[in-house]
Amino acid sequence: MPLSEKQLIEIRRNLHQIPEIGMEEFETSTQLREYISRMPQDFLQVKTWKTATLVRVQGKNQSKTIGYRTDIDGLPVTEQTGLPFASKHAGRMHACGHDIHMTVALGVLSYFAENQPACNLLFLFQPSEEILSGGMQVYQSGVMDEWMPDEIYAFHDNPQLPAGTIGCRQGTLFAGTCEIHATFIGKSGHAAFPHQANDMVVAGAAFVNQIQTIVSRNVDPIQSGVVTLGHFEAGTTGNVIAGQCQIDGTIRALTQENNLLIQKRVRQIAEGIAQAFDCEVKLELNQGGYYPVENNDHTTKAFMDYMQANDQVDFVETAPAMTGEDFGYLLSKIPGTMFWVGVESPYSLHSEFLSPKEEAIQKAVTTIVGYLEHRQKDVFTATY
Ligand SMILES: CC(=O)N[C@@H](CCC[C@H](N)C(=O)O)C(=O)O
Repeated sequence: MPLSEKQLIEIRRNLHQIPEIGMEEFETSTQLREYISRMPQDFLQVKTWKTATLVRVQGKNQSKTIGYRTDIDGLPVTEQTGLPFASKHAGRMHACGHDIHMTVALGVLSYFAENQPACNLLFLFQPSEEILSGGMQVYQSGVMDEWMPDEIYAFHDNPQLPAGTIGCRQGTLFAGTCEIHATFIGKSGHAAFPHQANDMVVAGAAFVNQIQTIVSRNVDPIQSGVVTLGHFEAGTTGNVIAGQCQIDGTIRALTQENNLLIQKRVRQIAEGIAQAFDCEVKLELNQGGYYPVENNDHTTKAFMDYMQANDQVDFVETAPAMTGEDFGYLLSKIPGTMFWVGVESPYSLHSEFLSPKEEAIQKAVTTIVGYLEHRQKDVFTATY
């Protein structure tokens, strides 16, 4: 029997308690592999790469493969939901809902493990979506090569949509991102003798302020961009001048062109601050595989047509979002579609209070199984 709603909720709660950060999902991948091993194995083949797990369901006709990806990592966030099944891992939380993503993937897989699909299905349980571009790493490792899908799908949970509602759009769904890591190095000293030191709180603060001009002065106002500096650390106490300042952040833009423009300006401003404050700067800009998430026209039309025609599905066409996703890398290699599933919460993704509604799980499983059943018929003649 495919996993029941009760079993799915139990699985989700188990996974929710053991969040691990990117490329360290050892307990999570062990649990996932255990759940997969309990399914009927007649059509299943499993491969692993580091903490990634790939499951191929052999179709009746093996000439085409549809991919379905879930991410499996958590965040370095301390959970404050007060839930009885809250994280048991100190300082780690599934604050982006990847526990929901994994559970839905297991639910869909459990259906096809018993109902042989018309074409092959590849389920990718991918590590490290939040950092280090796990999807890109899996792709580049070659482990997918012999099972390469012809098209691929994935979803992200969305607290702003009602539980189970599907959201999607043609074109760009999510921004391309780029991590900023800047270290300003000056000279520490006594608070009373600033002229003998080189204060990196002041240099860092100037960098933060200058960065605000990029979106307001350099990006075409008809387009958009975000530069968020979420981490600023300098000094130890009030009467010691800080000799070093660490600033970390992220760039978001809906086109690669704007992402590169913002990266260029961040670099110029960092160098300018170093010159102005006579200090050293070490700057790292890491885009990795966080390309803009560009939905393929053909798979997205098929997906949206199905959702709009299905009375059982609540579907909304959504605007692009500034969230990032390394699924953007996979979509740059394989045609496919990313979509949202509503989980209805007053708290945002990455909030320590996020508590997705669990009724979204069964709804999402039913909708995705329905779409994959439908799509299998067309994939043999699909053009992209
Ligand atoms: C869905 C989601 O929240 N994804 C992350 C991806 C982060 C990419 C990278 N580490 C960065 O910070 O730029 C997001 O923050 O949007």
